[in-house]
Amino acid sequence: MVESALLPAPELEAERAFLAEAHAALARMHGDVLVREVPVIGGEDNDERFTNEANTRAHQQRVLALVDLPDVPLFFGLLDYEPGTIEGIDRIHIGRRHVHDGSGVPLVVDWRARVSVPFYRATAGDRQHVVLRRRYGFSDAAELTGFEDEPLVGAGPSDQADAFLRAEIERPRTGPMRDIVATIQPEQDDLVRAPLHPSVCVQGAPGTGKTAVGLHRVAYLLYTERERLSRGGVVIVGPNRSFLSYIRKVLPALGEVDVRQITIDELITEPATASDEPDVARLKSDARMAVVLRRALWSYVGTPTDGILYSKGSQRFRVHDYEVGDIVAALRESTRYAPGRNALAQRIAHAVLVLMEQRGDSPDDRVQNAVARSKPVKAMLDAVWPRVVAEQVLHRLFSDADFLAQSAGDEFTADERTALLWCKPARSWKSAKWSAADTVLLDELDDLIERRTGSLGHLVLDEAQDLSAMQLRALGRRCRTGSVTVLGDLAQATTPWAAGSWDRVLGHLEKADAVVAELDRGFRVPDQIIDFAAKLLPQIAPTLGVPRGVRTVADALTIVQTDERSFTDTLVASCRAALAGEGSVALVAADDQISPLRDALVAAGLQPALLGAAEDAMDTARLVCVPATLAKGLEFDAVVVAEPAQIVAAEPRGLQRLYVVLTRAVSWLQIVHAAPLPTALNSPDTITRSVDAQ
Ligand SMILES: Nc1ncnc2c1ncn2[C@@H]1O[C@H](COP(=O)(O)OP(=O)(O)OP(=O)(O)O)[C@@H](O)[C@H]1O
Repeated sequence: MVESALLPAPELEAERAFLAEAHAALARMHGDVLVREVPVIGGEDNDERFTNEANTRAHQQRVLALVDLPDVPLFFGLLDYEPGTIEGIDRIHIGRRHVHDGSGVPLVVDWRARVSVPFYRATAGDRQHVVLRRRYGFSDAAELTGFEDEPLVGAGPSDQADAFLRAEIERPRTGPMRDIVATIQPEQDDLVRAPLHPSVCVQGAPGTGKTAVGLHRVAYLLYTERERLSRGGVVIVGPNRSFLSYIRKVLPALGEVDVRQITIDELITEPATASDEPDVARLKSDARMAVVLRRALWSYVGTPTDGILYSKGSQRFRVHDYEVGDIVAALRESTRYAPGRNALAQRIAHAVLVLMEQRGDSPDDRVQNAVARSKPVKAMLDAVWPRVVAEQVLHRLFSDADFLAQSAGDEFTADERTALLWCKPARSWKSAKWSAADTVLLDELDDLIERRTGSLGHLVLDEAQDLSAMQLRALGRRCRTGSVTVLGDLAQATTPWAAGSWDRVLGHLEKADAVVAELDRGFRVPDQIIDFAAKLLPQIAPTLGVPRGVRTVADALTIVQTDERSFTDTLVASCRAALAGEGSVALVAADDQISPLRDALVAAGLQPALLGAAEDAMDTARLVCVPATLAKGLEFDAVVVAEPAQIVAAEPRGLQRLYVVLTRAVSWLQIVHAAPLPTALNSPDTITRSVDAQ
């Protein structure tokens, strides 16, 4: 970035004056909306109440969307177009949202508008009518400090964009994730601006910008399809609350304040009241469970052994058992459980009405309803198609070995069925306790009993590689007619129940028509660190290619070997060294090691926060202690990793976990170990530098 001292002062002053004008205009827009009266329709019926509530909500959102955030610059770029390209305007400032003056003339154009696209796409070879691109630099307090011009006319290839990108990536981090709107790369822009349908699935190595792309895509879709999406809403599902806290400010900075960001547990499940061993959780998360649940539920429907005798006055009408049997068989094939039960009552009643008509009566709908609700029909329903709730079916399945065997058929082996059975079943389904995996099964049963209505407009699944088949089915059900953005990295799949391939993931979501794309430029992690972490890939994801870095950083990776006695002191020294630089610092260790290590840091006079204990730990402290299982999706300028072997040993997919942990650093990674490194990392050619005990 050209500093202000080097710039022609009048031009910088003019830009600053323009920025002030834009701020004033935004304040006026905000004020106008604030005082605008929300129309209220008189009357108290549901429609009117709904409309009034919707209007109030829309008004509140508009007010929020126009708040001028103090640390978010109002614009970040400028394009000079060839005269006449856009009617009446040759120059546009591009920003996070639209700002116009009192007479409606645009001062800042939204980055999502069509005319902003060349900011991301134009090159000297393909100018797209642009003659000059300007990029601005701002201080942390959003003060305009300088700008840099890139003429596209008569220019050769420029590396200015790369320098700007690098500066942006390496700008020290404080607190939550920030947007990348000033530097979205062309391959990312393709995904951000892809249409709402079909769904999109992005495989990408660590730090390729998947989360950033997903969030900017949501902002883009809300811009282009706001009305369509406002009906069903947009939801972002992330792996845990710490991650959601980390990403929470990106969309509001882009002017989008009405997107729910939640974990899968919050979206799908009742709070779990029990837990499963990993092997059992894996079985319960398997797609075979869908088949078993379907069989279990429908086994409640039986074959009638008697017909129905309906009396009206002195007349008797008989519907034979085989006739009821035919109705039951047809309904089983075509309905869900609860509506099927209602339909059975109606069809039996209809058969009675036919008999009445044959005897010369002319019964109407009221008679049909009376028959459907009559005692003999109710008795038939209770015998042949009883009312059931999901909990009742699942309780029986996990308590009754015969019922499980009969429902499982060939789907599960005898050993697997034994594992699924509860050791101490609750007396009744009402007192049963449910694990997180159980609640997903209950969700499936609920939908088999009665179709879930409504569909989200758009659903973003981040870290989707970790989701199970049954979770994906539950998510797909919530977005039947909407579209999905699936983001993930198969090499970072750490759950034992991970679905495996993107084809499978999309199949479970019922979005098999999704476009699958790959991002392979790693923006976060310097080359040396990517190359080091990628040594694990042949073991954890042999089919994936090695990601490409976009930068090398001097001394990015250090491996410090020490002994048990001086291990803690060495770690403290590493954290101190990391804190000597700028930006955020993390100490990452196996979950059961992190608290004692944090105590050691506190005893040494450092002031770390513990991630997980407080959701906003990353906002409040420069040094954060991160349990390895919470590291996914996060990043820090400097990272100290304690004892990789323990991270690996802590769980079945420990190598995948280590891969995640090793790829969190933007500029500096130090690995401190007393135990040998995992074999793949330990080969002589992989270690760039080794330092003996300090
Ligand atoms: N175009 C870009 N301009 C500037 N920074 C970028 C760009 N793309 C990605 N980054 C930065 O790279 C980092 C990684 O991005 P992000 O977290 O979206 O990656 P990811 O692929 O989701 O990573 P992971 O798989 O580790 O979760 C972030 O700091 C992000 O801001």
